[in-house]
Amino acid sequence: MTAKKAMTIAGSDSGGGAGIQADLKTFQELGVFGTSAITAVTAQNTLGVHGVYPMSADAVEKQIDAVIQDIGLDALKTGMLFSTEIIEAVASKIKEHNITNVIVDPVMIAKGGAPLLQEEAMGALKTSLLPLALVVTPNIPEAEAISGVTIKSVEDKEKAAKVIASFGVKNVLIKGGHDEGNKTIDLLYDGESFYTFTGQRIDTKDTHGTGCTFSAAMTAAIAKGGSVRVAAETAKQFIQAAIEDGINIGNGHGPTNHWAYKKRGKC
Ligand SMILES: Nc1ncnc2c1ncn2[C@@H]1O[C@H](COP(=O)(O)OP(=O)(O)OP(=O)(O)O)[C@@H](O)[C@H]1O
Ligand SMILES: Cc1ncc(COP(=O)(O)O)c(N)n1
Repeated sequence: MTAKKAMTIAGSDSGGGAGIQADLKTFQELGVFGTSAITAVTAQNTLGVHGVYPMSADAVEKQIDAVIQDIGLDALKTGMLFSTEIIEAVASKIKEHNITNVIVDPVMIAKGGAPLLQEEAMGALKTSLLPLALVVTPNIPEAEAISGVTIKSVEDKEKAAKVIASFGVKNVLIKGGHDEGNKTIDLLYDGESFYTFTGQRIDTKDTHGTGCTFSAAMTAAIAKGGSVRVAAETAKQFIQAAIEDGINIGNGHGPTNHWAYKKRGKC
């Protein structure tokens, strides 16, 4: 049989809830073969980040080349990229290999507050990576940091999405996990129209890695040939199931349940 392939370029989370680990589990659950390039090793559990050990830009480039030269890919996502050097290395590989299905999750700060992107790397994210992306999936604080727009309403999300699109990214999906109220409203802007994907907010502390899981689910759906809108719908259902069927691991912000979606017979 043949398989669709997705690659994640992200940090390792030893606790298994976010980063590379969340991405690969999500790819697997959605029936896509997953490969990876690790940008940093984090010593991390549900209570927080205890250490960050970045890889060299050269090591990241070699991992990307090794995968592409032999295995190939149908879609690629980025997560924690940590530094300007790593962002520039990833951007130059995307260009060199002419990759168009690029999903950028602009990971900045871990749930517990640890920085996963150096402050000075924000410029490279905006000017080198966003113009190469098919989709960018910021949460509300990330969308505020990229756009400079304070977000308190759906209208604010629309305004921020337009500013983010002006950096050259084709689709902007602002996630609503940080919304106030009992709904989570994810907003997609494709350069012309706005689409919303609304979920019931689940009252739980176990939301570690929701953003990674969401963008990985979008990446898998795009690798399988889905449109960005179909991918957003799939990702919303995947994360809703994963949070709803929580698995209660660890003493802090626990991971979500990556196998809940398949267990519900969704794929
Ligand atoms: N408590 C919740 N109940 C239902 N859906 C949620 C909840 N929290 C987040 N989501 C959904 O999960 C997805 C990820 O959104 P979120 O804004 O949490 O990303 P994030 O902050 O980048 O996540 P993380 O930093 O934990 O990886 C979105 O579809 C969002 O609507
Ligand atoms: C390696 C890595 N990548 C991403 C996140 C973001 O996830 P969260 O905001 O849930 O901490 C993380 N904690 N660790």
